[in-house]
Amino acid sequence: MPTETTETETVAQAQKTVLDARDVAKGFGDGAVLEGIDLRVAEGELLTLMGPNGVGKSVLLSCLAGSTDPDAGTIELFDGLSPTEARSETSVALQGETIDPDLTGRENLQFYGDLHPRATDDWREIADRLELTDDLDRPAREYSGGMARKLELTIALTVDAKLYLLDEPTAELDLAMIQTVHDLLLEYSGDGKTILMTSHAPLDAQIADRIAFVQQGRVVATDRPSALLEDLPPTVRVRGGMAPESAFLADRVFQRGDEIRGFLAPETDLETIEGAIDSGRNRVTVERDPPSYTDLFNYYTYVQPTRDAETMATDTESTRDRRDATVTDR
Ligand SMILES: Nc1ncnc2c1ncn2[C@@H]1O[C@H](COP(=O)(O)OP(=O)(O)OP(=O)(O)O)[C@@H](O)[C@H]1O
Repeated sequence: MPTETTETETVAQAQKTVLDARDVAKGFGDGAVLEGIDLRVAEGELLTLMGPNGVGKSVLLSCLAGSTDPDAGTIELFDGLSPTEARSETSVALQGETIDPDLTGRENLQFYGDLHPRATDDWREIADRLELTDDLDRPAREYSGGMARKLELTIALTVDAKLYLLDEPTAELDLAMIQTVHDLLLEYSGDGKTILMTSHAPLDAQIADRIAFVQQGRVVATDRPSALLEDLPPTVRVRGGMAPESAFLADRVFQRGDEIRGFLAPETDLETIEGAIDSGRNRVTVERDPPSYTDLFNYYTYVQPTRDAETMATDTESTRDRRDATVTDR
């Protein structure tokens, strides 16, 4: 079915394509992880691949980096190169797969510096900005999760590549360090570098030119963050009372501090939700609230899949009803 082309997609089409993945599938044993991934990244774009734990973001990145072979589908980088052929123009940070724990941080940097044809001396500055310099002479096995992420990122960003594939570069980092990593990535992006990173942290949405949500083995939505936010069903905030899940879209509510958030179902309104709340003596407020990136993440992770499953169940039921009616008519 032809889909409407958004403004962003039109702009992306006008730019050179750096990464083009079509119908990529990958499974392990009997379990399918990726079931038909379509993804295009334009030159100079910072695209964030988002999705919940275990959805297959790292597996996809591994396929795009040429470290894992997909079971089906095609991946083209730059002008028709396979991921393996494009290695000299690509820099990759795959979580837990890069660092040799028996080497110090510095030795790891030297090892990868010798390995990649486009390695530079920028590692000193990057390690400094990531506050890793003082730990560079410790064995990497002693590193905390956050320190390991910083070393992987330093190794990847030291390379003067055209395309960076970064697996959760902000995972396990504190807020100040996430800001530093965002600044670094925006600088690279500003210099025309193409970045594809994975994340399940809504905070990372704010630096993305586009976000692609992965769910049930496919990319289910891709657009600018602002466009995705605009397309969300109305977001509702409840304060002062327990709202029943059934009052919201897909029967899902999300607790945030002392408030409950959910999405307005088409057949309901704020008054109906208010009427369904057992408020006791509390003053209850039910109001629409501008969506946040956390709302966006919750929608594509928890609400949309339930809606899709409900639509599929309804379609199956009506097909069965039609078939039964046809049998009765005979
Ligand atoms: N080598 C492997 N053998 C078997 N299963 C694997 C292998 N690698 C990944 N998987 C499975 O593939 C699925 C997707 O894993 P993946 O690491 O890509 O998820 P993710 O989206 O990156 O999750 P997270 O956000 O937690 O990092 C998981 O169920 C995982 O157990």
